[in-house]
Amino acid sequence: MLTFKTLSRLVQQRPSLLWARIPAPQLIPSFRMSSLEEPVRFDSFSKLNGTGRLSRLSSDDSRKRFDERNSAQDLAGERECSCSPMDVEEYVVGSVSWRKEVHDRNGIGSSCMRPLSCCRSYRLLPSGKREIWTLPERHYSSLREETEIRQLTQKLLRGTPMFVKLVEVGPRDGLQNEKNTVPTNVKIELIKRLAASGLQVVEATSFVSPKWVPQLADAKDVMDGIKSVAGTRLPVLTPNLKGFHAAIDAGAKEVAVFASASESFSKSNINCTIEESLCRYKDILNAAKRLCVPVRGYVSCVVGCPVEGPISPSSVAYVAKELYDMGCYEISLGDTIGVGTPGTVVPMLDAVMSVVPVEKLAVHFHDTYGQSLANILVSLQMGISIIDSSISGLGGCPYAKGATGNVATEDVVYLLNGLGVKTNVDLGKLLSAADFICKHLGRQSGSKAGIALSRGTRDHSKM
Ligand SMILES: CC(C)(COP(=O)([O-])OP(=O)([O-])OC[C@H]1O[C@@H](n2cnc3c(N)ncnc32)[C@H](O)[C@@H]1OP(=O)([O-])[O-])[C@@H](O)C(=O)NCCC(=O)NCCSC(=O)C[C@@](C)(O)CC(=O)[O-]
Repeated sequence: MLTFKTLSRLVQQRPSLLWARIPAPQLIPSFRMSSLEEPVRFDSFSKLNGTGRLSRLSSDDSRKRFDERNSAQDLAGERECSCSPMDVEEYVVGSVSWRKEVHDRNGIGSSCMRPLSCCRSYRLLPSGKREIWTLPERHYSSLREETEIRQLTQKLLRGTPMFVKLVEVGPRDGLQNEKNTVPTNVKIELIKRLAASGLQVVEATSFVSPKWVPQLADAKDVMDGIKSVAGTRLPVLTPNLKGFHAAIDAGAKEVAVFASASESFSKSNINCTIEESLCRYKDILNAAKRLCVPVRGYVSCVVGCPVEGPISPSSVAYVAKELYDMGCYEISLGDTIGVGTPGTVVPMLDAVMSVVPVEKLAVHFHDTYGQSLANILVSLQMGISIIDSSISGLGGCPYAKGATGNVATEDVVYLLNGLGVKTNVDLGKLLSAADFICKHLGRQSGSKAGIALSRGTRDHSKM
């Protein structure tokens, strides 16, 4: 019986077996991200063992299966086996059955191993020999029972929550960067449609300086227009006490403060240092406590800053903890310029989770490099159950040049539906809200799922 220990020893002798499919990190000597061209890689955080953190993320079981599969595929799948086996032995390693075949290659004995539950096919190599390809025997049906999907998700993505709270930021983060003024009545209608889709939280607007963000200068009127919306929380952004009082006067029941993990971004976004912003937010929190107003805290630039480049996870953890300790009920971690990949998001979350309870954390990904859904998936695996998103992927920060919109709410709902994770959001109603705002803005939706579903491919793909 070949044990996992034996396989591990093999891997220790040849570590390349384990990470054969993971490209070796290339060290980037110095970082400059103003061009937004390079993703921040976890190997740029010298003090972090990113690989170790990633392996901690996977459950022991799945890690073990991953190791088994990789080492075995390296032994079997990538060898050229051009002859029938002389000898066959079968083993069970963990939950996987393996078959060891001993071949005679040009008079030299060699062995290869493969999982038994694999479809086997061959590819003809230029040398005339055959290469074994193994494919796991799975049935990709989208018509599985919900419980079956749920069980599969739990098995493969252990830690994934049963329910995810979506925080829709389209009317605020989505619209704040629009060049042309969006009429107040359009904003109001959008908020109403989003609320009608079942979203629990829709961030409505910002009480910031109209000189800094002219698009949201109508915050008071927007709040007036959504007074009748019931059953949905409608928080607003407030950068200082002036904004807080204006928001409360306009009827806001919940506010959000927004700090940054990058000193430069703090300066360019709210015209003060990180410490100064934390002092301002303490004042807001104190005022909010007196009025029993819940306050959400944002940390932006949690992976990278357009000026400073990579931001260390410890800086993010520091600001997140400060906001949490001063009384923010939830901390949203924003990859403002969308440079994060799972390789950088995992160590960042790991650092923040060591100082703020995971159930109090939200993730807020911009999709500049198309990494949002991958980042959301690893965040779910790490136990995050609150996700910010923006209808049709609208958005961008006026003070983060080059950054595009947030991850599209439709794409997130589609992903979560596929994983059997509940959101209580009606995708059809969400699509109608998306259609409404996209028609108004005169542009196509930034949501891939939204575009596909609106084209009616749902029936064709039987999804
Ligand atoms: C913070 C300030 C006000 C400082 O701006 P400042 O110029 O330093 O402020 P000030 O105190 O010197 O005041 C200047 C003027 O603004 C007025 N003012 C002052 N405060 C307010 C207020 N609350 N509401 C309305 N007016 C205000 C104030 O009354 C004065 O008016 P004036 O006398 O010149 O006529 C400014 O920098 C600002 O408004 N910044 C907000 C910028 C913003 O909204 N950026 C986008 C947020 S998105 C984000 O941060 C990221 C996030 C949250 O989405 C997460 C992610 O994506 O990662």
